Amino acid sequence: MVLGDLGQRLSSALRQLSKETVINEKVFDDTLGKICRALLEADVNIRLVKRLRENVKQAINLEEIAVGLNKRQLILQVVIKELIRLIDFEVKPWEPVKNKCNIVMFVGLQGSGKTTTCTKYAYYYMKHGWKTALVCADTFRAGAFDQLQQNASKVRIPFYGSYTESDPVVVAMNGVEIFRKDKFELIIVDTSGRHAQEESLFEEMLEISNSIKPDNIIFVIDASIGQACELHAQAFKSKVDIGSIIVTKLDGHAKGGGALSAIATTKSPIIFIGTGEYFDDFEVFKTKPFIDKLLGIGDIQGLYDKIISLNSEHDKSFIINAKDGQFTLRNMYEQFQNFMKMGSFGQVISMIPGFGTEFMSKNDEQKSQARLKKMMCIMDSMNDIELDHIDGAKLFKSQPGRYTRVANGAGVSLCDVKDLIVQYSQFYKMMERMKGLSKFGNMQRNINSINMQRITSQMSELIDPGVLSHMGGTSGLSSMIRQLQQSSRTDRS
Ligand SMILES: Nc1nc2c(ncn2[C@@H]2O[C@H](COP(=O)(O)OP(=O)(O)OP(=O)(O)O)[C@@H](O)[C@H]2O)c(=O)[nH]1
Repeated sequence: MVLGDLGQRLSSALRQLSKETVINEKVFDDTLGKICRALLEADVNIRLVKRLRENVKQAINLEEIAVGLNKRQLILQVVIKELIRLIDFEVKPWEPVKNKCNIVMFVGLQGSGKTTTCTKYAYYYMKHGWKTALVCADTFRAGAFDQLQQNASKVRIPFYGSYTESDPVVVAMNGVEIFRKDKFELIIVDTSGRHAQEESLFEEMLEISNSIKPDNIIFVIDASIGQACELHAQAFKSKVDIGSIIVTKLDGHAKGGGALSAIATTKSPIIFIGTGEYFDDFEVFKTKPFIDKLLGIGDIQGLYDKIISLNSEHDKSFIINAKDGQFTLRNMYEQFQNFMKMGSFGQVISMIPGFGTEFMSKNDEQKSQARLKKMMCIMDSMNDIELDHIDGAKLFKSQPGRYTRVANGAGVSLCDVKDLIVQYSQFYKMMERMKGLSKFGNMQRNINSINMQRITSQMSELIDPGVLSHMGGTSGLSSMIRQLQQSSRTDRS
């Protein structure tokens, strides 16, 4: 992930602090020095780094800290607060108003990911029940029309653009007019990519803005852009009224500090982040969880939300079974499908406390994905009797010929099928232990608790063994399970 290297260095500086026996001025300065160097080397503007350093120094006076207060904890809190201040300006982001016509204009540098992001944004709102439409006012780049049109048709969102009209102002106005008449609630206007030096294109951007009078202008920033981005951001900000920011390509491996500096220049809130090329690779941005994730502190609430959002009706019926201690191979298959929907393993793992964004390398990620797919492929070769048996492992053990048949069908070795059945047995035992849990306390809470334990312990089984051992094995994950349960309880109380 972009900023992954920075995250690792920041968290290693803070980890080092927790190993020191005495926290004195020298240790404090060393830690702060490491943090500042990491930020500078990630391309964060020197002015911002200097300000962060001064603020941290000012907020912490080691000699005045009362006895009994945890100095390490205090330093960590202040550093987190200052990192948050780099990108959070306590400005409430603009939000569209339901049952009204909201016009949103996208601007940004060439290739920053505007067209893709317009579609992701439209798709996000469409999925949340909004009547959305897309307008292509990029008449500059050959292919922009086709790209947005194709994107729009993939996600089934109405689209307006023109092959013949070369004036983007006219296209934007026509598109907005048509969709306004049709009572669309969110009209999204994509514009050409432009650079600070292109004065005429900047004038054109202003003209579009003046003619369609958008309710919000979103500036799209490519996270992998270097220091120069700050200048461009300033140019955009001085020309049009940027209301919010979307940072794209946060799934890449660039330094990312340039984008942080550009965000600081605009002083506009980040509303979403792009984490891949697919339309679903789009997340609502929340500063604190983002910084926590960067520092390897995790994002338990984010993980919890992700898990809960996957609770389809199907899944709920599984929970009811699980509550009674039933867990079939088909249940396991469906849970693997759910796990795949959660996004990349790396992204999920970075939400776990103690595991930074760079924890899982691309290689490890591929190995874990391959392992999961292989297990699903084995289960694809099972018949309904095997998949739906209330104790699939018992069935296989009593009829060993089934192992060979499934192995042949899936094109894997006998050992692979046996391994899968062993894993299934482990989940099965876990479910049995949960039998009767609903007798205690709040039913809903217990269901969530089961759900949490199920998915988190499955993670320990699904991740490549090499990666799992980095994580301190299954026991390393157990503290995460506890935190997830705590989070679930706090959330419900
Ligand atoms: N990995 C990754 N790629 C992205 C993301 N967002 C966009 N892209 C890719 O970035 C490239 C450029 O995206 P576009 O949407 O065409 O960019 P644009 O800003 O509209 O381009 P111009 O119109 O030339 O300014 C495409 O290959 C996209 O698939 C993201 O979040 N992650």
